[in-house]
Amino acid sequence: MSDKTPVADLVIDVDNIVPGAKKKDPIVVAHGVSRQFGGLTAVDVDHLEIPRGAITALIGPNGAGKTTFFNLLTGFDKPNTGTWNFGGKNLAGMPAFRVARLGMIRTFQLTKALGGMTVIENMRLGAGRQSGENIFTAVFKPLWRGREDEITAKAMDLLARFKLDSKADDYASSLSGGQRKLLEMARALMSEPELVMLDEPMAGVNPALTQSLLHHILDLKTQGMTVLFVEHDMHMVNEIADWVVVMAEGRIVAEGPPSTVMSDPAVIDAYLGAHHDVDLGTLTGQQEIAETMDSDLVRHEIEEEAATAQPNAKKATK
Ligand SMILES: Nc1ncnc2c1ncn2[C@@H]1O[C@H](COP(=O)(O)OP(=O)(O)OP(=O)(O)O)[C@@H](O)[C@H]1O
Repeated sequence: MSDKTPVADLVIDVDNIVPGAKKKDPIVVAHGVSRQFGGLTAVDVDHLEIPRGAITALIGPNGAGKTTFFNLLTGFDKPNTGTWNFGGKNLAGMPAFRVARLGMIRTFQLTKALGGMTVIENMRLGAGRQSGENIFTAVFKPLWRGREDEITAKAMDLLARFKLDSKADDYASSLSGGQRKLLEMARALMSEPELVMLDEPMAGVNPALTQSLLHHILDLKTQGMTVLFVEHDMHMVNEIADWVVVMAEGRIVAEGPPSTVMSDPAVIDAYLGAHHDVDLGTLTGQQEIAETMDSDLVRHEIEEEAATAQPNAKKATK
């Protein structure tokens, strides 16, 4: 389905791919990053490099530390130790909004679309601070009017790409779980990021939208962006990832191209624990995906999706 980036284009030493392997052109380099919660070490990453211009999947069992690691890299949490840089810029200690401004944008496991705002309003938020919010420029409306029109045009363009343009004036709360994932991804693109980090983009997404989401992620790479995503759906990982990083108990335990990593017995052990009867490459459908992830979350999102797909959700025009 996708044009995978050859391994030789990603790593320096193709014959010695170990956790922490040096990349030819890393966009993120993390070193000695750890995070403790009380007595629990949630993240303990010795060294990790994320290749630029490729799609990297971060996989691992529940509680492996994937989301915590995302939070640390993007400034939503602070580590106990460690340094990391993005495009050569040191990000340690930088707050989330500044990280985002530098071009490293993330989405969340549970979407953060603001239900009480319309789809288009959510999109405008993705463009960051707007001149109209500033008291000085607010007085000189003509100065920022053009910029506002530009933002709206860009938002409508992206919504059309994600087939959400007909819902621009609907409240975000009226969208299905899958549509909210699309909205969050579209909103992330408003600021033209270099690195897009997606936390479980497929969780709870109706199978009808799965292919569409896959294509959108592949499209990000075609447009020159780097993608790092956390995912439990191994079919998706196999299909679109150029590179896979495996976390277990806070550490990076393996990395490599999907075909190699998925058949590594150490990964199968770490990932599936006692469930050796489940084939990493043949899980299908929501039911089986739920076996390897938080099934309550999947159930909740599926129910939510059914409950929120209601007609008549247009925002009343003033
Ligand atoms: N704010 C917190 N306070 C205390 N413990 C936490 C906190 N956040 C995460 N943890 C713990 O840290 C560990 C790693 O959690 P994390 O959510 O990063 O794992 P994960 O790999 O993303 O899991 P999942 O696949 O289930 O989302 C878990 O044991 C979790 O309970």
